[in-house]
Amino acid sequence: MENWRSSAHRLLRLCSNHPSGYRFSRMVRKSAHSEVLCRHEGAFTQIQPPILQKKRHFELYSHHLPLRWVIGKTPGTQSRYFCFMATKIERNSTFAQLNSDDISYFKKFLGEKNVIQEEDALLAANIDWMHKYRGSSKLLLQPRSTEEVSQILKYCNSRRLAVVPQGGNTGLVGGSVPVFDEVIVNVSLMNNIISFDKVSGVLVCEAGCILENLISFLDNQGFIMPLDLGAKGSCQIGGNVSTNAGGLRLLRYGSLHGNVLGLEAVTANGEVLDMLSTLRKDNTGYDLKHLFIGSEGSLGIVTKVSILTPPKLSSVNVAFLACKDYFSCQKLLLEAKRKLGEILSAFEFLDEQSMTLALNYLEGVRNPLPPPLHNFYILIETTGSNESYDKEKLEAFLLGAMERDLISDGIVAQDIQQASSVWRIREGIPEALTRAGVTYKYDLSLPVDKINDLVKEMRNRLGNLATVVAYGHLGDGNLHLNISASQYDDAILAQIEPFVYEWTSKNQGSISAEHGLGLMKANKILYSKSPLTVQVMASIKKLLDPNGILNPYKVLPQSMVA
Ligand SMILES: O=C(O)CC[C@@H](O)C(=O)O
Ligand SMILES: [Zn+2]
Repeated sequence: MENWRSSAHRLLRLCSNHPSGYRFSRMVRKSAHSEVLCRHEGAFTQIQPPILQKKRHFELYSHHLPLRWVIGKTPGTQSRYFCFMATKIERNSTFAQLNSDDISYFKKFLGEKNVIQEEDALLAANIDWMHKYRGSSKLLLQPRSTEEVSQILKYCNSRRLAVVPQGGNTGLVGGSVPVFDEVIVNVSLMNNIISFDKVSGVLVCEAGCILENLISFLDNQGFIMPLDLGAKGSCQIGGNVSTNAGGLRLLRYGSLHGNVLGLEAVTANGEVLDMLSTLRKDNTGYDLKHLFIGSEGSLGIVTKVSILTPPKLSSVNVAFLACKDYFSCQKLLLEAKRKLGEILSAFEFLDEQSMTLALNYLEGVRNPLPPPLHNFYILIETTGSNESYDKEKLEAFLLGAMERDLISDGIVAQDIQQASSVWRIREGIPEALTRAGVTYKYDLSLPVDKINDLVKEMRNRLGNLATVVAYGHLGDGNLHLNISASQYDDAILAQIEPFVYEWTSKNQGSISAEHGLGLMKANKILYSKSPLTVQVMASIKKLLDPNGILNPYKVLPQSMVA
């Protein structure tokens, strides 16, 4: 057995070689725990994910968290390991610590029940949807109006209390949960629809409206949201706008930069920026709302949104097709754009591994196509106003594709149930992944002809270490590259990063197509943006949030804004 000192040095080496740049906290060698560790076990190489199988430990172990410590226990023994690690992210020491006067102040104007300190409620708000990121906030505030958001931020700014804005907490990059002890400001109670104008199709609502509720409200009015995504049952429009969520209809209706006509946002010092225009055209200088769309709560808290909604079209068709290779998928996309033109509303793809996951982990899901499994599946949706015209167009397109051997099999949904069960396969993959184990998630924008090259390279690099699952919005060039494994493992991560970012950058892609940068990719922004662009972004951040209290540690590298 090694003595504790040489073991500590070995751990030091292990951590400093860590691909994510973790380093051994200096405190370790001085701390009582490290002595316990070193004396007790010595074999540091065992401080690896296999010993961290228990959920309690597993949650603490993350490649992206500012890991403070890990306790491991060898299964079947009483041996305990204590390992202290630190990442490059450290709590910004200029931020104040919450005290009892702060709590009393918030209670005075928000009321007792909207100042939440109960452990269970806090736990849910501290952990993200994937259970990958976990903060340690001691306070969750639930404002009911813009004025209350303004009062909260004014106070937090003057006290230097850091804040994380939160909506449905469905983000996938750690953007909606605290990193340390930030105060969580959740806008869920601000969920009123303010107005809807049928002539212009403009909907004005508060930030906490759940996307699915907006979809049903509009459905009753004969309109639809230009945005639809798998998380619609929980995600909120304020979060959608703040992350510039993409989703399933972007191909047809474009991004939120095009559909959001105006918004209201509260800046870090509590000022209310009224940009809530409902106009299609307004060329009076800089269009500041675009700064807030996709800024992930780092510039202000979005409180109201005005959005242009298209009329509901009566004829919707969904086809689910199989392709033998990726080349056929590409050709099919080109053909769909040419032949279906303006009625094409979605062109999604999933590979065999995605289908296998959906079949294995989603209740009630079945493959509408007979075995064997195919290499790729394409989901095509058309939306139009003339049923027979749309059907004819779709049939002609499918016939042409079959003649050219672009599709090997396929079905066209005969009713709404069939259409939604096909959509369930595609939309359910993220959920299936969480049930299958742990996932390394990458949300990439790439030239369509490059997408499968990356997937193949990834499979070569990983071999049997993990399963590469590829799906996404092929029509928008958006690949969701998911690496599924039974547990997080440095050997896997070393094969993925920085390779995946370098490859994407080299091939003129973006390291975030639609999920944002959050905590996960704040330090990776330079793979997709030039240094000068990032500097300008940091200057804007400093202008609007000079104390850096809004969603700290996210979006931009800490060193540029702290
Ligand atoms: O989990 C993912 O990687 C993607 C989630 C979402 O953007 C989707 O398109 O289903
Ligand atoms: Zn997506």
